[in-house]
Amino acid sequence: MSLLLELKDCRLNYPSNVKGEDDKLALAIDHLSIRAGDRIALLGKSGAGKSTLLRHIRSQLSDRASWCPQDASLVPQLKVFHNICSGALDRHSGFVNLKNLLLPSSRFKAEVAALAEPLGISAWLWTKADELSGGQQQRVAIARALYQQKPILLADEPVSALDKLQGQRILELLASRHGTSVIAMHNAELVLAVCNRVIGLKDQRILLDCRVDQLGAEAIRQLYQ
Ligand SMILES: Nc1ncnc2c1ncn2[C@@H]1O[C@H](COP(=O)(O)OP(=O)(O)OP(=O)(O)O)[C@@H](O)[C@H]1O
Repeated sequence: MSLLLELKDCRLNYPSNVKGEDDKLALAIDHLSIRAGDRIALLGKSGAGKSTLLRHIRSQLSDRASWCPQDASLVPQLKVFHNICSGALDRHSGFVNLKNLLLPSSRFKAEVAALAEPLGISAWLWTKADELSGGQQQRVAIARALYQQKPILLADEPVSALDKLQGQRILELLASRHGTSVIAMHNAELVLAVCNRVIGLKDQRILLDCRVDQLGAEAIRQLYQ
């Protein structure tokens, strides 16, 4: 399978907020490669570096990757429909985007309606985003990611506000629409069910990188110890 990204001796830092102090290491990667067809579950305790790694991968693959951030990051004053459409801004001219904001065409309405239906958000398309619950906002963010129509999905806790069954269904939907994905989640059981590879982060390093069918319970336990 073709190589999409290779990271070697990569250190991801944040500037220290203490004046004169060195940058703070968030994640050190000796070697990491991502190939087309990888469905990667990114695991690790809170603060292990999952979001940092996802953001870095995104910076390297931005034009080929759909992005679903940890907070839904919707525009609160805009209707759900327009928040979903914002996923496709780069596919259209400024004129088409402006027209779509003021007078959406039936084509855009049909495309967004088709995305909204399996996510259970059809009833809120013309509601302002800040009038939705957290779980509804999360599903809008997922629709926006799907509307980006990129071959790779990068998602940070995409179903954390949903119940188990709904989360499972939506993860399956996301996986079915992207050939390659990297999904960071705290719920290992849920994400492993749709992935073929697992990367585990601990103490600012990659502790684990293997196929899901080779993953043992002990390896998972060590990750969260
Ligand atoms: N903007 C920032 N400035 C400074 N340090 C940061 C910043 N963002 C993250 N960090 C630090 O980098 C490390 C990794 O953070 P990151 O958000 O990547 O972890 P995570 O595994 O995604 O955590 P969570 O599961 O809680 O979302 C943490 O120690 C965190 O404090």
